[in-house]
Amino acid sequence: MLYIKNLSYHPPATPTPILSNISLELAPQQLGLVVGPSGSGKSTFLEMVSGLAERTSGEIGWGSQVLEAYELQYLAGLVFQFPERHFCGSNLLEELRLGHPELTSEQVKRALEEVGLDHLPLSTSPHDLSGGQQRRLALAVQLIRQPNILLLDEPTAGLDWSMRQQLAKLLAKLKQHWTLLVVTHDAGELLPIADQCWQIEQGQIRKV
Ligand SMILES: Nc1ncnc2c1ncn2[C@@H]1O[C@H](COP(=O)(O)OP(=O)(O)OP(=O)(O)O)[C@@H](O)[C@H]1O
Repeated sequence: MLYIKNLSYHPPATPTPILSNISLELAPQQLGLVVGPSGSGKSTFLEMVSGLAERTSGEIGWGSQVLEAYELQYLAGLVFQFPERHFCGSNLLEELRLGHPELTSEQVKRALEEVGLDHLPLSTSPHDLSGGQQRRLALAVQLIRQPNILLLDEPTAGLDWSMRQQLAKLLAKLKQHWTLLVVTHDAGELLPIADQCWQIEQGQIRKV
């Protein structure tokens, strides 16, 4: 169970907090959806939960354990908005093994299977994939690290209708094994697969 209690983020440079007293709980194998307009604090929120940035106050925990930012980096796998812009491997095998040269071909194959890309040769360049396939690859890059929770920033942004549908279907499948926390400005296809939904506005969250 992921729990977040009174999480706030107030960098010294800003007159008001970016995130204020955010609290939520998300059970394993659930998909939590946080919906909010541009600038409401969604990406900042995921940066806190993924341990990429230090919170000002509050608790983030898994089970009964409160976790510090460096521990959250092991707990969570963050898929950035437009993750395809960050690909740097020259082929699928390289992309999936970046930073993890110990991963076996079997593990690589399993990760690709999970996201429905196992039919592609490992020598395929990530840049030759379709938009939807690139999003799937970005998910596999995180899943291969076996995180406890998968964090997704605007997973359907920039995809056409059919690719958004396919991605939502994939996330619904992944939810059978993983816990997912998704932030988006456009709930669209994601709403029907969400177990819990929150609205975020000006750094404050409320359950809907
Ligand atoms: N370290 C920081 N210092 C100052 N301002 C910050 C900092 N981090 C975030 N902000 C500001 O906080 C606000 C929320 O940003 P954030 O990127 O989290 O919003 P968002 O909901 O993800 O928006 P978008 O959907 O457009 O990406 C923005 O106005 C941003 O400039």
